[in-house]
Amino acid sequence: MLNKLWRYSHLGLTVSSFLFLLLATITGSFLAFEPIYDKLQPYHINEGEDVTLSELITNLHNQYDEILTIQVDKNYFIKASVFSMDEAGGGEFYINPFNGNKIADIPPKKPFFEFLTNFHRSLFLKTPGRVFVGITCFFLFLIAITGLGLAIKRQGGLLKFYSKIINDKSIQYNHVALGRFLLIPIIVIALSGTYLSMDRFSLLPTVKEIAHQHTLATKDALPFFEFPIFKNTSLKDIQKLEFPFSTDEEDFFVLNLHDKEIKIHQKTGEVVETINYPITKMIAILSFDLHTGVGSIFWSVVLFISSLSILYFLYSGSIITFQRLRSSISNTFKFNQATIIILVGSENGNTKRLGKILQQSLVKAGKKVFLDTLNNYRQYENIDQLLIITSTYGQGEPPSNAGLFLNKLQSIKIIKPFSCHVIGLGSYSYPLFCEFAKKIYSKALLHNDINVPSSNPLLIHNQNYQQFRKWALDWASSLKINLELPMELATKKEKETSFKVIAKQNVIDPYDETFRLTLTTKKLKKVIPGDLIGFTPFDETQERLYSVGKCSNGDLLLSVKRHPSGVCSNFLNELKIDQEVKGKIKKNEDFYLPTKSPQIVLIANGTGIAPFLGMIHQKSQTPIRLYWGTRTKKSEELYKHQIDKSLQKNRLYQYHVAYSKEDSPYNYVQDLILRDEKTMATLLSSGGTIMICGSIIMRDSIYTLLEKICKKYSLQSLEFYLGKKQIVTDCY
Ligand SMILES: Cc1cc2nc3c(=O)[nH]c(=O)nc-3n(C[C@H](O)[C@H](O)[C@H](O)COP(=O)(O)O)c2cc1C
Repeated sequence: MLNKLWRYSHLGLTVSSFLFLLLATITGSFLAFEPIYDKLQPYHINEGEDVTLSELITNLHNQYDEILTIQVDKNYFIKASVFSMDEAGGGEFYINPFNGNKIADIPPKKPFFEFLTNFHRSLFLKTPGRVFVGITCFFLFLIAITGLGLAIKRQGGLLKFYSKIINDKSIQYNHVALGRFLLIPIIVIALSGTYLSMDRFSLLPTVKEIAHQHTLATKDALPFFEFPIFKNTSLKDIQKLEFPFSTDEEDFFVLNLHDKEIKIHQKTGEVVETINYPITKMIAILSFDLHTGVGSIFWSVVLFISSLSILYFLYSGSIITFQRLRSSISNTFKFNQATIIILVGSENGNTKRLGKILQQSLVKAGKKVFLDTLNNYRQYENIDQLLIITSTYGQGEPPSNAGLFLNKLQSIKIIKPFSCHVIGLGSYSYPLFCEFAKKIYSKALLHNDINVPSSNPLLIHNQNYQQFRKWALDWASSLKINLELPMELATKKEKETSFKVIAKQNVIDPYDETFRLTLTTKKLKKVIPGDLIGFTPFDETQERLYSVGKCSNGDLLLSVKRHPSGVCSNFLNELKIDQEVKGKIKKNEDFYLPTKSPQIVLIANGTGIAPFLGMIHQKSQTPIRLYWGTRTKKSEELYKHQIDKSLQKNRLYQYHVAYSKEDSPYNYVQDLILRDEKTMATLLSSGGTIMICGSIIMRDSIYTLLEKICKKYSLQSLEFYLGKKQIVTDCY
């Protein structure tokens, strides 16, 4: 509930201030350059050197007849207003404090920055504009705070705020990953801007300046450059010094330091009065410095990056909102009319979208369907079928609209028994794959009034629509529902690349058939071992992805297991030499050979060896050990030549193979890993990398093994190495 409130506030505030925020941010990002431009002017005091007020006054006094004011700005540029009988000598200009010489005239404010400043402050709408900008700034503060709250929730708590985020290439990832670093400066910008607006409209409580009246111990008159206070005050401590107007003793020197104003007797140099600035004024000065970046190139750059990031957040936030709206729920039937209830658990809308597609198709097929979120589970009077589609977040936790479901399932009395199907959406990148769907499934199993088919739960990786579609069609036909689902989800069209077959080698043993396909393309350089190529056979909609390796001459290499009824493996198997085939190259940066790892272990079973065959040809100084589980010595022959060559050339440091269908001491690649557990432990503790490619079953049992090895050798947890990308996988 709180999460929802937080999210809607974040969204509502952004929508209501969108236009002003956009304009103020664009102008603000340009304005961040003004302090940098100013700071780069050559009028400053040399770093590390400083001058006392008395030395400066002496220098000026030697050159000019009268001094009116001295000012030190945020860049430590010294301005003096002086008078001289000599006509060319007087005026207001920048001076060199070491000799009192004029350095340059004070340039007028650049018209470009002047224009931007006015636009930024009031959007040229005068006072109403200033009010709008002030409110927008306050909204930005609230948006940043609610955003921070949502990011903390997404990360699983404040302590985990800066822990690793798995890059699922989604726009949400960018939104959160960037937000973690830039929300703090954005909050500073927003708070300081709000404070300045409040100050401008006198909305701050008026705190009186505290004045100290000093009793004078009338001393002898001194030349003013001999005053002790001028001798003891350096230029870096002051903002301004005003000289007395007249020789009247009631006219004082007025010295503005950073935190107080001091009045000084013009004859004796005694302090007549000290006025401490009120806290509100001190905060206003700090807010101005923080909001404008004046005096600091570093802070100006931070302001510039933060302003640009606000533009990006507006963009990414709009896309996220659009994705969520696209999947907002509406129903034709009421919950107590429907026979089919679809409940979804979805954080970012992908799961909801599948629920919606299914709902619409079922309504078209004449069914009474009700779609809702898992949190709204209740008693359904006419229910026959309950379809639960849910994603998983964090450490196997429910998405935000599903957290109440398990308790409700236990506590709400079922008035009509029903069948329940559980579909989980998740990602293999997370150790607890589809965990929440699994939890629901096991809780539903315990219920007497719920019939859960044994085929459950269906677990889907990376929102694979085809898998979902196939399940839905099978389920519908088992209930004699004539369901029609779209062949594909509307997505961006990816570019196809043409590949030419240049060699093909098959190995048929009594157990299965695998083949090695060598391809070439004009875009060879674009493909890096570990990337994927997606092929869609003619008359098919389902794309099948293959990990690519490379031969020593740079040609592409696919290793494919032919399934007797596999559409894509047979399609590829039927390709002839010189035939062209279209495919889509998919970048898979997370599965590239690491460049900075001290040691690398490659673990594969079956056709999972393909990307590794490319990697062992890549130039790398790191010792690479390859562990492979295959069926027979015959199937090994397909790649043996290439592996032997890499061993000879020292590209490959070690090669270990296990045969599952031969009389061999090691039948599975897992046996080899167990044998070499010490190597694995040393590799992990020294920052090395383990790459796994092949079947999910093999990957999971390697995970279990590695978990045991980590415990036995007192290393960090498996999650730790997964999080640090010391263990990376590409499994199917
Ligand atoms: C922060 C975050 C945490 C995730 N945690 C898991 C997880 O623990 N297990 C899992 O299988 N998938 C996990 N996923 C993947 C999502 O469940 C998956 O992308 C799902 O399709 C998202 O569906 P939705 O858009 O409907 O929320 C996570 C995704 C994100 C962004």
